Amino acid sequence: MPPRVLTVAGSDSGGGAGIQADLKTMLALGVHGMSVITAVTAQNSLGVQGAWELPVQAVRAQYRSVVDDIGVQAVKTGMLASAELVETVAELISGTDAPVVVDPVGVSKHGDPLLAASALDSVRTKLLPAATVATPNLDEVAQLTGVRVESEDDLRRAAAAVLAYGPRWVLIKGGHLSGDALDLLTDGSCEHWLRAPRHDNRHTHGTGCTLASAIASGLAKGLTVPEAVTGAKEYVTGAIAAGFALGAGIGPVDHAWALRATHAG
Ligand SMILES: Nc1ncnc2c1ncn2[C@@H]1O[C@H](COP(=O)(O)OP(=O)(O)O)[C@@H](O)[C@H]1O
Ligand SMILES: Cc1ncc(COP(=O)(O)O)c(N)n1
Repeated sequence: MPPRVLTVAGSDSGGGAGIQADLKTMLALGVHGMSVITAVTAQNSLGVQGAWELPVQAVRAQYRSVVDDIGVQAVKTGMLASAELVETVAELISGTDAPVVVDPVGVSKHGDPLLAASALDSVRTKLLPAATVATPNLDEVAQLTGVRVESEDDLRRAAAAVLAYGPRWVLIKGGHLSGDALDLLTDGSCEHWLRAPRHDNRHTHGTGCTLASAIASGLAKGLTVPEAVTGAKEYVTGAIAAGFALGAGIGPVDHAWALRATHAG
């Protein structure tokens, strides 16, 4: 019986990010993936052409269907679109014993908004306190805390500012800096620096979703937070290295990179 992992996120019609990235990551990492869809986007390698939120009742019903019968060993949240959906999801996940990875998705790689500005306060005060691990990128850190990260030293200040909202751990993703792809994981008492070579690859659509889902998959398998994040960083780094040019813009990472290596062998 594989561990069960639930993603609560938006659909990306292009298949590179959102629910689609989450379920592919979960399959590649050997867990049973399940989904609560919060919004549907019309999206491709060039940008987000449209987005439609689901009604709150539809989100609640999907969540209850999964949790009441099948059960979850970890939850991951992604695009939540509005204050109403952020508050609903925060309430739902506050009632679970399973670890929760919160990826506070704000804008897409193309700069298209995936969260209403009016929802930021609910993310700070309702969603982040319910997180076992929060995984903001540098734009989301700036939006949520006002801290602008321009150097590796700033990552510590950013982490402290996010931890003040109450997640147990924070992983600040330095993917948008130059130089090595350096992330900082901390719970306020210990620090883990995760460094990987930067791949000169524009096909990075879905990196954040993939990383957060890989962390949730590791937690569902019973790994500690530092172990799950270390494994997830290795998985996303391999997926970025194997990213491919789909469409005319930013292509997806390759979720199946490790499976391809196994099959080729
Ligand atoms: N070009 C790259 N080469 C290697 N790792 C990268 C690259 N871009 C991002 N990463 C890593 O991918 C993960 C996701 O980070 P990021 O792209 O900043 O998230 P998001 O998709 O939320 O913007 C992080 O571990 C980051 O360090
Ligand atoms: C539905 C959905 N969820 C999340 C992202 C963020 O992914 P990225 O930062 O790689 O664009 C996205 N583009 N679409």
